[in-house]
Amino acid sequence: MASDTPLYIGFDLSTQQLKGLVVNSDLKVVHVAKFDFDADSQGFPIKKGVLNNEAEHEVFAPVALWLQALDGVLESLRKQGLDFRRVKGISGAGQQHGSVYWGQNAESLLRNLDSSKSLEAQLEGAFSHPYSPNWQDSSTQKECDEFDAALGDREHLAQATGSKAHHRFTGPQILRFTRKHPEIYEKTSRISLVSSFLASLFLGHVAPFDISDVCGMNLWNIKKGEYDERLIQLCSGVFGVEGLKQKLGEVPEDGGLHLGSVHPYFVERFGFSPDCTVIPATGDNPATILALPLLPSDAMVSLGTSTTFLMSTPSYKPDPATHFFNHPTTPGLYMFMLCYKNGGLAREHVRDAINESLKDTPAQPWANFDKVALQTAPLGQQNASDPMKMGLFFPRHEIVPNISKGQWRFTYDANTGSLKETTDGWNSPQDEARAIIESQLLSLRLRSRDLTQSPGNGLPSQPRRVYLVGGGSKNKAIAKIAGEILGGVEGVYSLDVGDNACALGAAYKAVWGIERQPGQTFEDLIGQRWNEEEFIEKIADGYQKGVFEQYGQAVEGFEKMELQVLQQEADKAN
Ligand SMILES: Nc1ncnc2c1ncn2[C@@H]1O[C@H](COP(=O)(O)OP(=O)(O)O)[C@@H](O)[C@H]1O
Ligand SMILES: O=C(CO)[C@@H](O)[C@H](O)COP(=O)(O)O
Repeated sequence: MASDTPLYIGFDLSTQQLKGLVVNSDLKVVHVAKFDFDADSQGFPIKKGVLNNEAEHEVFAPVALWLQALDGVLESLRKQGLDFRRVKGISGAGQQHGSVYWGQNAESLLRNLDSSKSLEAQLEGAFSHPYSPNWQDSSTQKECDEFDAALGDREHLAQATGSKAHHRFTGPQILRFTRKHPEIYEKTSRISLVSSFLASLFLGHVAPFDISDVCGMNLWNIKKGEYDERLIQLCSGVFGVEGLKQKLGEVPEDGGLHLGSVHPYFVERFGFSPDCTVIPATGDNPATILALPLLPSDAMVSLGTSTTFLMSTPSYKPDPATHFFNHPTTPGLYMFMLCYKNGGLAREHVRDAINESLKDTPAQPWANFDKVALQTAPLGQQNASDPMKMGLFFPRHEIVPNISKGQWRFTYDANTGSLKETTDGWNSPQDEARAIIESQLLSLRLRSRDLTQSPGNGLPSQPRRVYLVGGGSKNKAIAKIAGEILGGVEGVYSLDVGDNACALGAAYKAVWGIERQPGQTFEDLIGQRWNEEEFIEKIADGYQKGVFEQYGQAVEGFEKMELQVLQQEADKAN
């Protein structure tokens, strides 16, 4: 390809790293750079990208860390030889729900960025608060109760905003912020989401929220397409409603909007072209569904720090147990999501326990975990008459269901429906490798079963395809078990970009934002350029008769197990 053809960058500012991925107009990846927060940052006492205040169940990240990471990723792309002059568009994705609090001097510091200095060196003082509450935070139960009550109950809140109140959602987080830091809230000029924070850096002024990511705040009325006045009123606490509205700003509807050109800082320091355009950055999950032309019958499972289950759908059927967001590019479509806090880190706990029990530190840390998971029979059943083994493994307070941290192991007899909390018959930690994968996937099957349909030929309801993305998508043992539990009549697939699907989706959003014809949808543009043979790979079988039905019985036991644990927790609290 000629060396002056356009390029597009997508950034992914997630929990544990920042990535920058460059594609050309044919959607081919030409550069990838990564800054791992724990491994590559200097001066931040973080672990897995965050800091914890256990006493108040707070989890938060230093905003300056992300500035250092952006400096690092841009430098790394420069070292790889990226010709920044060719970059015509930039978009991005941010871990969802996190909020950034800008100080009074933010606009002037952003406007006057000095290309002889790093971003970190000159923007550290742009924030009224140095930390961003993280999606793993669970400090806002009181505020969540108030949000649910504000519209009557959680059903009504879900109907209006796509979700019941959640600890991590930005509205409850801001309300708690007004109470814990009233003087800082007053001095805050604007509040960004992590996604709009990223866009703001490139624009050199505070960017608006994205139409999809704004749905992760419990403040946006999805059907009305505007902030819900009752929720804004609640969220502003003892401060004025107008003040909060100013801090939040307007929300443009078009996900491909041209927000403006990159700030001269990037032109002078890296050689970007002055006409390189910034397209709204969205949430990391909405960006992930843009990594391919996803059909409404397909499911994506993102195995990142969180585990998420994503579908693109024309139907808006909100429920307190799930999330609906505006689709990031296409009006009339929605993103359905389930999100689990105990994803990658919970699996790592079991992995480490197995390596420890074997007194082994393999070069590939997942080798023992994978081997043991695949050697274990589905649900630990040697014979069909054996009880099924199942458990819940929550090193952190879980989102679905809303249960405090802990570990529970059960056996379930599908013939009698009898469920017993017991460790009898469990060989720990070995049995837990398969059990933790099954536990996460059974929960997904339980909660997505009403959205899937029969693919015909008398087959049970299931997705057409299951796409695995995120760090865990390299794991073939997880892929095999995902196919057994979730089905997928055409199989389980991964993207050839491996764990970079989110950054890829953000880069495709930039391509669409710049190259679309008037009225052309994202699906149409990306669908025309998409090369299935080159971009995806089948990594496991999907639907397998017998085992899929066996897991169908297990879903019944799993639902009972969750209800029992929820009841036990409620009894303990009373
Ligand atoms: N081979 C593997 N098997 C299972 N999980 C893996 C493997 N490699 C990486 N992971 C998981 O991927 C997670 C990071 O995923 P990633 O999508 O990069 O994270 P995030 O976007 O949340 O920062 C880690 O927590 C790690 O547990
Ligand atoms: O809270 C959610 C979604 O609601 C999380 O999925 C965050 O968006 C963080 O994602 P990863 O860092 O795991 O990609």
